[in-house]
Amino acid sequence: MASKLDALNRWVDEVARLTQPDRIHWCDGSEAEYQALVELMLDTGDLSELNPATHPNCYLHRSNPSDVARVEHLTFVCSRNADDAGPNNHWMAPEEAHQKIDALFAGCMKGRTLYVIPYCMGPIDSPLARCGVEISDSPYVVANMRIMTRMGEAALARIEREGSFVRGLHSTGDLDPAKRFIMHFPEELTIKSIGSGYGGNALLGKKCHALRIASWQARQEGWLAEHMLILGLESPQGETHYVAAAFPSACGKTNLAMLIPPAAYPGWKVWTIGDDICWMQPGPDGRLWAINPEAGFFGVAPGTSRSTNPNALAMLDRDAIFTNVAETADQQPWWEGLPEGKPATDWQGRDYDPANGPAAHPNSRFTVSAKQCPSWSPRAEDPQGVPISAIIFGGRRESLVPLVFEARDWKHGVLVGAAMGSETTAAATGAVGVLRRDSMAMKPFCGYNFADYFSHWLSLDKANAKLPRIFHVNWFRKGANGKFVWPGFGDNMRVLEWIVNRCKGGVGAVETPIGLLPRKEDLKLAGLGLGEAELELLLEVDHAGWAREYAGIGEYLESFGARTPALLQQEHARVSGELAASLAPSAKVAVG
Ligand SMILES: Nc1nc2c(ncn2[C@@H]2O[C@H](COP(=O)(O)OP(=O)(O)OP(=O)(O)O)[C@@H](O)[C@H]2O)c(=O)[nH]1
Ligand SMILES: O=C([O-])CC(=O)C(=O)O
Ligand SMILES: [Mn+2]
Repeated sequence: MASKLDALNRWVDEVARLTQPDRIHWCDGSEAEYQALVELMLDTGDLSELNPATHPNCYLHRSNPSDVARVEHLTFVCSRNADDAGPNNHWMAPEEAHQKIDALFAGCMKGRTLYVIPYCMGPIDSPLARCGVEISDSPYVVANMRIMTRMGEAALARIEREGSFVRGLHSTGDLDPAKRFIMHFPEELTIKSIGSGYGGNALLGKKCHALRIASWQARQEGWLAEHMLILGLESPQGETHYVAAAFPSACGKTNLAMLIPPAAYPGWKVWTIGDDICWMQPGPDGRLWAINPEAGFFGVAPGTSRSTNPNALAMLDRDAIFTNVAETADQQPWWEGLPEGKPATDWQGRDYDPANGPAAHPNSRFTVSAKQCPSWSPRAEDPQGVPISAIIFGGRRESLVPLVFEARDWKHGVLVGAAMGSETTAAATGAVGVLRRDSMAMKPFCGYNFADYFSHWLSLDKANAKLPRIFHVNWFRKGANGKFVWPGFGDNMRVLEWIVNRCKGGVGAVETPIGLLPRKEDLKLAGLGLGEAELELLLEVDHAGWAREYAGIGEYLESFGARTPALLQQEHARVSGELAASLAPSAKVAVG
């Protein structure tokens, strides 16, 4: 009898013929399988054991030093039509891409095991969840996929029921940057990745499937696949509002998702639903309902401490994999920003010497099951997801951009998201600290033309829709001394409270051309030690600076050509016009 797994079996055979592995292993996702993989990696040196007394079942992986981050210049969207990938993606024709990458896959698994990794993105019984199968020759990838997704038998059973799945083929190849590609074929629901073992390049369920391929599917099917955390904010009265927030890589998603409210907020609680990816769909009630497709966290280690993110630290003392962190003399994991302990060995395994740079790689990471997070929400397993009250955009902006503002309405909010700019970080290879446009924090992850993506966002604004309000935040404003003005981390609660109060209609706001800002009296600032001048800076709207910013945003929107939605252009013209009017000599006094 024909089985819905025939296509999967045929594909595995086909890949095996091309890559010529010594063995094929179908992953069941069991604990025994995980332990066997760990043993294997301890033998090969892919992992080393951390101190079992302080960190039971925790392991350190040191990657090849040339393979420590996502590689955007080697990441391609291979749609049939180049315009469908858009200027926001690198594009290659599908035939050429297949040919190029298949040549690298030929014979690449000789002497290795081919692992078949069935996985489900999202709660296993959720109608919003989607399945995929990754084929990889990396035991490190298998171990990480088991933590990051619902991997193994249950996923395979769902694939057998549904018949459809995203195909991901991965090999570490010879880890040669000159023979490295991450290619996406959205029309074929296929991903091919070779030459890297690093997270975003190799754990194909994450950025490749759950963002690049899923965003393409989401557009066709009327939903959203976004680079967003999801949290629930519960008041002392037991009322919970769910918020999704898009910040670029290494700009604070994991930290905000696990926030612990400061002492000024007795009885408040933040629940974590997700820290990186959010799939949202309009429900019958017109609201957007969201799930986290992932089951674990692949978080940035540096800067994570008991004072900045106690929830993260609490989940990292057992059952975790650390990649490219440093080690103390007694084999505990260490990174910059951790006040306890000191590094003996750096991320490359050398004796620590400050002359060699940071002890932990700036993009060193931990992988851990979400279940270990003390703030993990029971609603994270809800197959229907959670209803979203607010969407927050944000980036790293050392100047100009205020602490928080609200968009006037949905189309203004889409413009605010499209216009987002952020200074680059170590999460991708290349220069750090360079300001670039990163629409909705999706620049590296949108699997299709940004102009069509903006249209898709605008199209959600239907008659019966009850869409979330849209906000923009910036935790990274710097003062004249070069230091961050806003304390950030737990104190971001003060901004979240204002956002939820706005959603409830409980507080007013100050109207400006760029959006609605908090009145000082509506922000709970007691105990922060912020001076009046600092607060002024955080809430300042520099009209001339914003007029220049909007001129840049205009050029950016133009760069997508005729596909740019007219509605977005009109909205841009409206805000630019208001800024210009406010700068006219007669208006200057009124703006102040
Ligand atoms: N100053 C300041 N730094 C922050 C804040 N939140 C996070 N950070 C720092 O920013 C870095 C990245 O934070 P994460 O929360 O890991 O960022 P992320 O968006 O989850 O990053 P990816 O996992 O790469 O997508 C860490 O070094 C944090 O310590 C904040 O509110 N203020
Ligand atoms: O995808 C990765 O490799 C890690 C990550 O979360 C990001 O870079 O946003
Ligand atoms: Mn993160």
